[in-house]
Amino acid sequence: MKVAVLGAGAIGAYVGAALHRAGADVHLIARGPHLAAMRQDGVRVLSPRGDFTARPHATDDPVEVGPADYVFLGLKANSYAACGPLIEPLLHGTTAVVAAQNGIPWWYFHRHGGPYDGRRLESVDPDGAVSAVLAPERAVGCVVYAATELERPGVVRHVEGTRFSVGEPDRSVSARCLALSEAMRAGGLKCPVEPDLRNDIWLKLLGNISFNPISALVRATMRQMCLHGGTRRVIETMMSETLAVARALGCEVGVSIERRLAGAERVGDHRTSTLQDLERGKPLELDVLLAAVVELAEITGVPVPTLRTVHALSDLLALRSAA
Ligand SMILES: NC(=O)C1=CN([C@@H]2O[C@H](COP(=O)(O)OP(=O)(O)OC[C@H]3O[C@@H](n4cnc5c(N)ncnc54)[C@H](OP(=O)(O)O)[C@@H]3O)[C@@H](O)[C@H]2O)C=CC1
Ligand SMILES: CC(C)(CO)C(=O)C(=O)O
Repeated sequence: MKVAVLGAGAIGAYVGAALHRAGADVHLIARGPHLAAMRQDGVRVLSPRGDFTARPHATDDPVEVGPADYVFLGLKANSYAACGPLIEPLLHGTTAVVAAQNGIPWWYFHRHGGPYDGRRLESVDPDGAVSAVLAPERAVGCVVYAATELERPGVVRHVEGTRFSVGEPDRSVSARCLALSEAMRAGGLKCPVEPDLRNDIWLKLLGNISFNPISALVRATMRQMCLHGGTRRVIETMMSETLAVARALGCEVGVSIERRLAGAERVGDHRTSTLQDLERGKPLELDVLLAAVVELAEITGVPVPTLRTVHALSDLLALRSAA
């Protein structure tokens, strides 16, 4: 199996290293000092499950890699629309694209069925710019429950979790999902094939839609946001509005808000990825988390006053931090 990891950062390099050590033909596409370190010393993974080093091919030139069976997309979601020249050389007729992004993916309504089938979300696929370069037919859905960070160039710290749930937009259990799952499991990861992956998308999103923007607005850790009565109530309300949108779209999240908050509190004094991006002056990946659900609320007619308020505040924050 040939796998190209486009954007082999914290999550991409981790997946690439795991697949490579199980024998897959892996090619990492990255840039800058991180690429230089991976070229020289491979990917060093530091993990509570055991440290290891893998030495897959690493490059900044997708043409050098050529067409692959799978492209694992480890770019931030706000770079998808511009990734055409990077991904084009990696595609053959049946290449599957597996995106690590949190939030609502560009393919969400592809083969969804029902009244919303085929609908495009402006917040995640503005003017169709993302689906123009990432054809929804290629998409294999993926919900990443693992957490990793780039500790320094070439060195990935695996914080917790090994689950990468995958699934087809049309809910079938396809050969391409099963083959990917087998390769991921051989690399020591969990990779269930979920017919109802959209339920997983909402489950993961409950945390990201609330903790991520609030953490950036108030510059607080997960534990601090849970322990402060005010932010805890805002987060509970955001989660409950999000659940209402999910239900309006026929999805069920089998975890209560209380359990979701207890899990988040256990993560402790972790700075969310959005807060880390803000502190590093990087673009904030909030459209696929918050703007997308506000748009879905409009489509389904679900009232989401708190999501709208936090969206307004964090949208200005994102604009100001990009300026
Ligand atoms: N890390 C995690 O625990 C989780 C991440 N995710 C999702 O996974 C995605 C990736 O996140 P994460 O791995 O943390 O982010 P990173 O920033 O660590 O990884 C993205 C990588 O892509 C590289 N990149 C960007 N543009 C190019 C380019 N033109 N050519 C080559 N390389 C490029 C970046 O390089 P540079 O740094 O130079 O920009 C970086 O190394 C996000 O959508 C995130 O939401 C989901 C769940 C968990
Ligand atoms: C820690 C967590 C779960 C916060 O929602 C996360 O996924 C992130 O930092 O992006």
